[in-house]
Amino acid sequence: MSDTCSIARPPVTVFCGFLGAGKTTLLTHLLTQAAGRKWAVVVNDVASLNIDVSLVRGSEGGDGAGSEGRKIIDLGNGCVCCSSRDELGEALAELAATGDYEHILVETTGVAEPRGVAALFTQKNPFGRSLSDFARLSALVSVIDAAHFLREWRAYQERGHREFPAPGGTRPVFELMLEQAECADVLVLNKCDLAPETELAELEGVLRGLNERAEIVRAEQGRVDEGFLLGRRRFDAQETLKAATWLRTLNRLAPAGGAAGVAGVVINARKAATTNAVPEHERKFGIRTVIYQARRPFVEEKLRAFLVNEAEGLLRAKGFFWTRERPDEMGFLSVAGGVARMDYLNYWWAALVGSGKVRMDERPEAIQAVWAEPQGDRRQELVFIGTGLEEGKITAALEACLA
Ligand SMILES: Nc1nc2c(ncn2[C@@H]2O[C@H](COP(=O)(O)OP(=O)(O)OP(=O)(O)O)[C@@H](O)[C@H]2O)c(=O)[nH]1
Repeated sequence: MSDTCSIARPPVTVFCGFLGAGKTTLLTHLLTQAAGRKWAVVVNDVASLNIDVSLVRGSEGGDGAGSEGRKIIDLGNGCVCCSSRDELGEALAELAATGDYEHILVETTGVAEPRGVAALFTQKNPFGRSLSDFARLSALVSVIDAAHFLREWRAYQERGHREFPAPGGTRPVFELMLEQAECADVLVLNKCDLAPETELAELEGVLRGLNERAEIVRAEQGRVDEGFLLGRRRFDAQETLKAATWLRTLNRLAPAGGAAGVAGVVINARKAATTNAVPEHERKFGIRTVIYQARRPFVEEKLRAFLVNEAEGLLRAKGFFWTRERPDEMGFLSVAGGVARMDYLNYWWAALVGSGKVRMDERPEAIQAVWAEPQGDRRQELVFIGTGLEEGKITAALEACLA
């Protein structure tokens, strides 16, 4: 790739959103407002037949190459946040190098994770380069199919119990939909014509509960004003990537649990992580955040049974856990509506110290801050977000799961 230092870095707005949410419709609508503007559009599709490109080009009324100073690039087969990342890099570098474009719009595949796309801009590759050498990420926009989102959320409520997908299977659709809402600067609530006002208001409350920072805009047929969407930079590596309520909540937890050092439940207080003001989404729609912290291991089967049958109204749960059965491994919990996943992806530092693999003085500061003898960093730290969650009930049920 050429030397990029002298090249102006054009802003890039990235459109994510689940399959069929209306990304292409939104993009084609934006292009109708592009008279006299110098935009380039990069379209990425998982299917080998790139239908979206033809649709976007169709909206241009030509072959899309250079009409009114605009250019449309087809990234072809593969997803930008995984297999096609280099192609996106090359496309952006090439577009930036021309100096011709004032804004670049990227439509990702429906299965792209916004966090993964943002990482292309924020993290350097082994050669010390990132997409931000060529362009500036202006905003992550997630397009949400209002009706589909509500259907997915209700499907589990009607089923009345939660499921665990088979290990190694495909990722639950709803989990991806939640992640696309959690890591975004703007949420476009599309297909509002298909849902009544009461449901739209409920959905806005749910989305606020997941991501308080994002701006929410309603749309039909992707009709959003280009000035609103593209007019200012919203992406902030710190703020956007940490916008998810569960992550903000975990990050805000003081290392008080570490200081206590006693067996059993240390604290269960949303007051520890939030201000006294009750957020609007909680007041209006009953979306609540409950934190659970403890310094004793769970019995895995009990935790699993809790997740299957209890915590009615639970929309999202994330965090890490410690079990009696696998005491050395750090467990990660992810609940998205009716699907729960419990994975062990890492070791506790206490286990590594105990086995002599690392020394006490090698523990990072963050781990030292939560360290408490005799458990070390082993602990429960879980965030639950949902409608009508009763903190006392959740706490009592989880305490009953402890060994
Ligand atoms: N009723 C209704 N249909 C819409 C709306 N927006 C888009 N659609 C339709 O929804 C379907 C999917 O829209 P697309 O814009 O292709 O969605 P996408 O997110 O680009 O889809 P993928 O590329 O498959 O991920 C199309 O048939 C659109 O015409 C809307 O606001 N209301």
